Amino acid sequence: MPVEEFMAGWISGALGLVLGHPFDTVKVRLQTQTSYRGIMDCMVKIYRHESLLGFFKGMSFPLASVAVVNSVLFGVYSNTLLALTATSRQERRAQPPSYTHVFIAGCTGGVLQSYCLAPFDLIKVRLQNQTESRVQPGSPRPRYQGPVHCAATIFREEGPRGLFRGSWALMLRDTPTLGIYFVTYERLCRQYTPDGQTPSSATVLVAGGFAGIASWVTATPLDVIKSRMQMDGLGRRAYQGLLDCMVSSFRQEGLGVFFRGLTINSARAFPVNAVTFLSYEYFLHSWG
Ligand SMILES: C[N+](C)(C)CCCC[C@H](N)C(=O)O
Repeated sequence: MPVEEFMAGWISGALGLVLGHPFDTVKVRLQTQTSYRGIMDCMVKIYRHESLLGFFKGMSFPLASVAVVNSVLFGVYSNTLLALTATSRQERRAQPPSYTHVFIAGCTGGVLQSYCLAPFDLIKVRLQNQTESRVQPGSPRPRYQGPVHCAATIFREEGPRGLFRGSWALMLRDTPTLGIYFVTYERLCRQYTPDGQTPSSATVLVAGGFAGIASWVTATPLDVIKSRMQMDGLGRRAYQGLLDCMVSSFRQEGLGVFFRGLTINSARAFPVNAVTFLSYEYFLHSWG
């Protein structure tokens, strides 16, 4: 089984993650808290109250986990394509796989990565939603002191299954949308690259960026539900399950609720995925 894809997925995922984390924090806050009026208001409040550090809450853990998660995604994707089309990565430029195969391989990568991602994503969301200031002395201590403490607390208070809270929503969010992700990337690359040639860096950047946007736009409705389910373990339970969360969010806040965080998700998606794909292709290319 070719392993370069796993390695390249790992490094490229980490680079994309750091770049996108501040956007991600604003997004999670907008989706789960009602005290912000919009993107700018949220950014200003985070900065004033929690300093620049506020934007990077909950990042160390995803940084460690993106290694696993992104390498599972890209590694499984590429190896599924290999199984479906019997062409190695090097042969794929001359004999491009069909979009159906690309979609199936993307979905397969999506299912497996969402299982690895679930506990890490939960911890990230819980930490990002702590609004206590770390820099002001005398301010109340947050519930979770850090990722490890957060994991241990969830385990103690909500049981081992608590660590997988929201994982159904996460899987439903990621499976089709990662199919869309790779199909968009492949389509755009092929459209702007002469047959049989390798896409230029500019093409990879643009195709990666739009792949990220296409994937996030379609993922946002379930992203909102996922974040809410993940926060639901704290205190009194508000939702009976995924469907109940959808219905009651819709009843209380209208259709717009499913698009919360759409702008910020798209703004984050372009640079993150442009860098992810560029570095992924770069590493694979330089390793031969
Ligand atoms: C499927 N979904 C849209 C959720 C993610 C797709 C892009 C994944 C990338 N690591 C990123 O963080 O943007």
